[in-house]
Amino acid sequence: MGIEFRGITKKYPDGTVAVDDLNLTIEDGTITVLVGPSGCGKTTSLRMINRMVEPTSGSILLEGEDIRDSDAALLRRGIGYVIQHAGLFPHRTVLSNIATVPLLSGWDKNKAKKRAAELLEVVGLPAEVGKRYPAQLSGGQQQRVGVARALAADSPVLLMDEPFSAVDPVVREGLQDELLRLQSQLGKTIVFVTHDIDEAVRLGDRVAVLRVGGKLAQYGTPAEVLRQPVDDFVAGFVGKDRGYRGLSFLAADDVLVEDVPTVRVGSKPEGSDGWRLAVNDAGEPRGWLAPGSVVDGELVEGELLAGGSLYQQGTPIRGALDAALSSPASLGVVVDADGKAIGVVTARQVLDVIENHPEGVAR
Ligand SMILES: Nc1ncnc2c1ncn2[C@@H]1O[C@H](COP(=O)(O)OP(=O)(O)OP(=O)(O)O)[C@@H](O)[C@H]1O
Repeated sequence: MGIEFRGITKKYPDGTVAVDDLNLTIEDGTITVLVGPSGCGKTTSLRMINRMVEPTSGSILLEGEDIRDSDAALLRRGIGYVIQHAGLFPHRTVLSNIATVPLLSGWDKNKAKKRAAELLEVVGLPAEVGKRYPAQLSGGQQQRVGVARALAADSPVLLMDEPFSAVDPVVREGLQDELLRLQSQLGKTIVFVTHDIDEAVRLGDRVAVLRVGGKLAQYGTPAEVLRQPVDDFVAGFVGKDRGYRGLSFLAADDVLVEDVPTVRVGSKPEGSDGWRLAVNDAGEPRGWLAPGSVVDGELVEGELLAGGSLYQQGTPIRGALDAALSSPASLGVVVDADGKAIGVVTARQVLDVIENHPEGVAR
């Protein structure tokens, strides 16, 4: 049943129509991303789910029940909510921040603190962080605390409004991975707002693209939105490299992995007129030895050409193509889950698989 928007319109008192006749069904146990340019009504739509904003017309059903039939304060407390900059209380410790909702709901202090400590672990933070104040944490850690606090509501529904936008791209990617890992364990119904299409396609089971004026432009899986944008607005929004992004949804299982000559770092390699992949004792790739290069004595890493990106078997084909394109040898190194080199792929072989794929990738 999930969350259902039925003919939802929100007109603010100054006449701004933030959301215009939105019809949308958000399925239970999925991550649904609302994405679109600034001012298209994403936050307003999200906040109508926990009644921080009341619609002008239409209704929202939560598990089949009209949310207007429930007490607004209770509803809000029962739905996890994460915002940009985490919105933590600065004068309360991390544990006390996480315990906010359980305490409001009448849990005794010890039980609430114990739950908070468990949640700290769930979001991957060490126990000692619990005693600190928000200002003593990095931006990424604060966001994790924000997620823990939202999980403390122990609700099946989690609303997330640009939760990772204020952190740098590397930390953001880590937080996204963490959210996907958590979701695979928790199976919450997550509504996630972002203006970043990459974040949307990475996290979303479904993506709702909104246009300014609060109109739903397209609703579908990330692959559908990338491969078949319904109009110029969506095509423009998902970007000119949408074909390349579409490769994130295709498995590389059919790409031919070929053997490659290897040399071991620390050994004394013979001359060769072909490319050779240098590996360490664990079999992990360390770089390349160019054709014809002569090694005087034992091979040391400093003599190697830096390798390209590595492609881990079983991950999407985008990584296989990137490995081939970024390799000085034009050979993408394929590794197993332990990081051990198992062979190489060429861009040509990857493209053959893409071209022969029945659905096409970017069409
Ligand atoms: N309280 C308010 N009163 C009047 N207009 C508002 C109010 N809140 C939002 N708006 C307007 O409603 C429209 C949608 O705003 P909303 O914040 O929902 O969009 P958004 O897609 O989340 O934007 P952003 O990505 O910039 O946060 C905007 O034009 C905004 O200026």
